[in-house]
Amino acid sequence: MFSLTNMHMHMPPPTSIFSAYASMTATIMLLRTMTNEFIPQPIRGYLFKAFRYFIKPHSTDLTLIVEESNGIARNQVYDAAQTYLSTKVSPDNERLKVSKSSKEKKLTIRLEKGEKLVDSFNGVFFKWRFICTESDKNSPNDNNNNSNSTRSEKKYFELSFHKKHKEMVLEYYLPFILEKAKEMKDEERVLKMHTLNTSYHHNGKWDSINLEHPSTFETLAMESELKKEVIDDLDRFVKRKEFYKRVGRAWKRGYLLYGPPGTGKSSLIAAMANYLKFDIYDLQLVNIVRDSDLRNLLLATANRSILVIEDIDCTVDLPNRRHGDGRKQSDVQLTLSGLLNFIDGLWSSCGDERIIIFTTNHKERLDPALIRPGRMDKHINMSYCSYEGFKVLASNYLEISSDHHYFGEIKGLIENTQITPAQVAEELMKDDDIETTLEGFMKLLKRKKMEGDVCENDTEDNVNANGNKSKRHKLTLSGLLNFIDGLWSSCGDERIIIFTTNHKERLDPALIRPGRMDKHINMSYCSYEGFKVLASNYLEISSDHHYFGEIKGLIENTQITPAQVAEELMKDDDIETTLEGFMKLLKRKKMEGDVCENDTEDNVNANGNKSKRHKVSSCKLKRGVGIGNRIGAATQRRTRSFGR
Ligand SMILES: Nc1ncnc2c1ncn2[C@@H]1O[C@H](COP(=O)(O)OP(=O)(O)OP(=O)(O)O)[C@@H](O)[C@H]1O
Repeated sequence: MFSLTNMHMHMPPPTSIFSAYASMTATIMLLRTMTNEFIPQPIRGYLFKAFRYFIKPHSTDLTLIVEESNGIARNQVYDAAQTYLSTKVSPDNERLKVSKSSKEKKLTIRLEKGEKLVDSFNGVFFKWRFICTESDKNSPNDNNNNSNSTRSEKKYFELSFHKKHKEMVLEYYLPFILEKAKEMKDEERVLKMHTLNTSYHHNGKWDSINLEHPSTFETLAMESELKKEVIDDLDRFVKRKEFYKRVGRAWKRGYLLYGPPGTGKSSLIAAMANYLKFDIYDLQLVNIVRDSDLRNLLLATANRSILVIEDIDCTVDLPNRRHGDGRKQSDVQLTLSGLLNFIDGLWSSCGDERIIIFTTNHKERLDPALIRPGRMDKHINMSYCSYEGFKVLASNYLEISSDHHYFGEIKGLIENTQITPAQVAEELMKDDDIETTLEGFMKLLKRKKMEGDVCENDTEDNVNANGNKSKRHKLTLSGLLNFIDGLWSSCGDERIIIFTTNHKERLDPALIRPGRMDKHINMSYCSYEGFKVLASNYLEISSDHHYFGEIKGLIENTQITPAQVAEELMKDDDIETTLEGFMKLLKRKKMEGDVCENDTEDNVNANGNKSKRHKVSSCKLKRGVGIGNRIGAATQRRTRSFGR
């Protein structure tokens, strides 16, 4: 048995313990003095560190520090981790930050400082911790040692895991987070449409607005093969960063979309932007005067964007390099070669992932230099609606996902008719009832077939007074159309646009095609019914009047406008007198055969040439220079100078 008595028997006496302790302390003191004397300070520090390393218990974990910035630039891993981890918050988290800016679609959730979470990847668990430390930083200008200090925040993530996973984290986990965060950002990304603000004197700037065009590849009526080809081409393009670098080419791709109006060129551009999540820059060349302005604008475009030049054949009068057009080169400040040089050179070498799209209704009119491969790499023919295209539209507009008993007949009809998707879409919107709509559509197809309506958009160039083709205008029809179809309608909802004209027959068909002017309303002369409404408004005659029978007979044979009727009904306070005066006017008009005070016959001018100008009518005077006149003027200019 072990006992206290035994212990006492074996214990050394206290005097020996004290003497042993004293000699050990003296030895340590001696060693320390010797070390300090003979070993220099840096070597001593190193030896201590090594000693500590050997005696410290070894951790199996590795911690990576992911700081917010690496000096000047932001750390992409940090940003990606922040985005990625916002989807990994767990019920264990106690404090989170939530925010939303006007541009964001959803709420953003972030970790608050000190919060931790666990993520798993390939069956391995990773611990994340968000750290934010604040420190006082003295201002560099503070020479007087004042307490002029700014508070600075240092934010970083700590990522801890078992050391054996180091390679996997660096090679797979972090790249996965970068990729995932990019996808998430793309999804949330609000696309922008940039357009020229020309209010700056001769020096346009980009203005941007949210692009909310609903067109996607699913909603596009296009041959599925062509659709797939375009999608594959885009996919290949965005994945080929290394390829473009290797072959020494700028990472850009050019597309030429050509085809008649209403075949979906603008819709395809919007679908491409939505698919790639690229912003659109809508470059209206008519608004640019000099090459230098063009250069500045192109340099101000961002990466991952689509530069669009619509109606390249008619938006600008670039001197033709092949034939020359009689003008001195010095007269023209914006040149085709300038455009081409910027696109090929400066612009594409200053950025990545650029797409440029030209659209035209007349590919054959383009300078081959403009559309040669390398510039316009892919030419896409947007053509008339096929049966396949019709089925996409029937599914979009009528929600017919399978077959319909009319489809067989429609197939036969549509394959022999040149009808644009815009016309088909318009027809499919006409009624809520599917049967009625399809019957109406078949009637239209039959009518078109009978009429041999090849194309509603006659596109001959017109020749101006000097016999020269002229295309350069400040306000162009194509500019107007592009604006209406593009920017204006894709950046807002529930918009109605109304054009008015006295001469529908003079309008360019491109302007009033379905999809643009969906409903054409003929405001005609005053009928008897119209007269009764005016009589009620102006004379307060709600029921019949004994003169009404005679007026009915007269008005139905006279071309009198509601404005003229109203004018007449205001002439006297006495109803009888007024109506008698009105009947006299009707009789006079009938006798004179006064068809209309806005005579629309072509007049012959002093030179014996036909002129489309008319005497200024009262109605035009009243209207002044409002939007109707501007549209009329734009249209007239366009029909004179170029067509689509
Ligand atoms: N291929 C298509 N698929 C789906 N919808 C289409 C297609 N083509 C035209 N549309 C419909 O017609 C409207 C006009 O089409 P879009 O503006 O894309 O034609 P466009 O070829 O660009 O015409 P333009 O040459 O006159 O500018 C669109 O808003 C869309 O609703």
